[in-house]
Amino acid sequence: MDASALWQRYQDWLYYHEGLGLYLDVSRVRFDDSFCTSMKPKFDKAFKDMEALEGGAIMNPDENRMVGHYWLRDPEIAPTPEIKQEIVSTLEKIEAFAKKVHTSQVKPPGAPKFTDLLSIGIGGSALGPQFVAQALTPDSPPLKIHFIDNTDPDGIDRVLGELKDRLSSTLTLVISKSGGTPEPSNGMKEAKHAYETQGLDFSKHAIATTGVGSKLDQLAKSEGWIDTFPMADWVGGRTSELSAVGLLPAALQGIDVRAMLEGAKVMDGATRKPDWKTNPSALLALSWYYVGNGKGEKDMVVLPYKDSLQVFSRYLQQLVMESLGKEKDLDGNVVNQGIAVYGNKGSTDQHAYVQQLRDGVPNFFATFIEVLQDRLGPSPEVEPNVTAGDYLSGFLQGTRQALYENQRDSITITIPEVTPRHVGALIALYERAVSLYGFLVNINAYHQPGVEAGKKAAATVLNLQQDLLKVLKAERTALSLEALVNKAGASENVEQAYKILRHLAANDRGVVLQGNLAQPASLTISYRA
Ligand SMILES: O=P(O)(O)OC[C@H]1O[C@H](O)[C@H](O)[C@@H](O)[C@@H]1O
Repeated sequence: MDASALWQRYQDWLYYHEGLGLYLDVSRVRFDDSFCTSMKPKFDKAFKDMEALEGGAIMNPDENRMVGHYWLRDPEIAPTPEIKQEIVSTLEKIEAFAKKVHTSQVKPPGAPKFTDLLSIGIGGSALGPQFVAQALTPDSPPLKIHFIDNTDPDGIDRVLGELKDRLSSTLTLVISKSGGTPEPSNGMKEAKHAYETQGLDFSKHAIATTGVGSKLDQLAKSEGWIDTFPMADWVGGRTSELSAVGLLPAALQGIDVRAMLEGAKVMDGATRKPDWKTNPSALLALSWYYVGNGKGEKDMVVLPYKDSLQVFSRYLQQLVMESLGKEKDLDGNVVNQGIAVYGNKGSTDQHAYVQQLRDGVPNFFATFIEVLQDRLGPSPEVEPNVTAGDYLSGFLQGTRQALYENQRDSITITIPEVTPRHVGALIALYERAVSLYGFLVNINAYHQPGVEAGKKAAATVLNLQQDLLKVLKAERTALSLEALVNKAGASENVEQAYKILRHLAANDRGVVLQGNLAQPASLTISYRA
């Protein structure tokens, strides 16, 4: 296509939302009119399905749940007065609580006010708060946020080490919808231990966001934590940023949560339209379908050209991959659906892997996120008439063009600035694109059976560890690996057993391995208390 035809295509397909000042450009995705026409029946059905979803139908059949994240920013459309009330009162409670913390009406026993916030959660209970914190935390937040999002002891030490001198004024927020996920539970126990080591009462520093009646909810109530905030059954983890999961930490950091909700509501208004040409989420879903042939054949590379949006790529990774990555469709056929997502930020990544994007295996499409405002206030010139922001803008355009010249498709989203309103809008834009795409390819985008399989397997490993330790502690002499696994009734799991023992030995847990480490089967194992 020559330059003038491309310019025409750009204008023909450009979506602009006036209220948000948001542009979506899909002109560099090479679908044609006949493809669009062929997709119409699928979209008509997807729009109907969306209507049912927003109306409160059970759209997560495996878990027998409604899918209600769209109600969070517009409680008026909630399917029952009880749900509407739940949304309204939770938001009010969050705002009132944040105010009390900011004005020291809620304060730690041994310090005049809370200065830091330690957020403990994983997956959907971490990525949204991390994304929003990086994008929107003001320069001098009322509380400085820190995250424990793993069960890595060394990682936990780093975070707790940073907080060591301010633990007495640190508020800890444990976020877990199920209230039983091992990683946040371990993080909470380690944090509690750190408080107790300093003679501090953890319960007077702790709050929780969790499902009502969950294990965590019961613990928080029985230990008399400062407060608990509910997470509804009808909100999935990866779509929970605009529930208490994301709003509470945001409010505590002094971020305007009403503006986030408003941005999402405005975007919902635009993406609810049952016409794909004027609906930005539908344009995204259409483009994803086209590039990946409806089978996720191309990966989505997300490149925000703005440091504060760096976590957006990881946030989208969970939203898209956990939602769309499914073995079976809704009719039970094996389809192995999904779209792989990765990315970091531009222009940084141009000096890392963009070489392959331009010249290597063409198994991706790019999504550029552009922010028009470089910074608040004027910029110095790095060369005559050129600022650092001009470079960033030029690099984005240049990469988009270079990719297109080599038949690599790209989408560009442009927002005027990174504000709570725009972050809310971006979240809503992608949430609905994922919903629509899920309907287009006929999968349940709201469950995650594969994750459960991994969790079950991990539980088996930990049980085996207990069995091995029991045998070793009862034995007086060293055992061969084979004898040990036989005694533990785990002869089928010798490799797992070996790896457990190697890990215990490396951490001074009493297990001693002797023999040739290069030949695991030759090892003898003993236990020293
Ligand atoms: O909030 P939680 O119940 O602790 O869950 C945290 C995360 O873990 C799970 O394994 C799921 O795959 C995620 O969707 C979820 O967000």
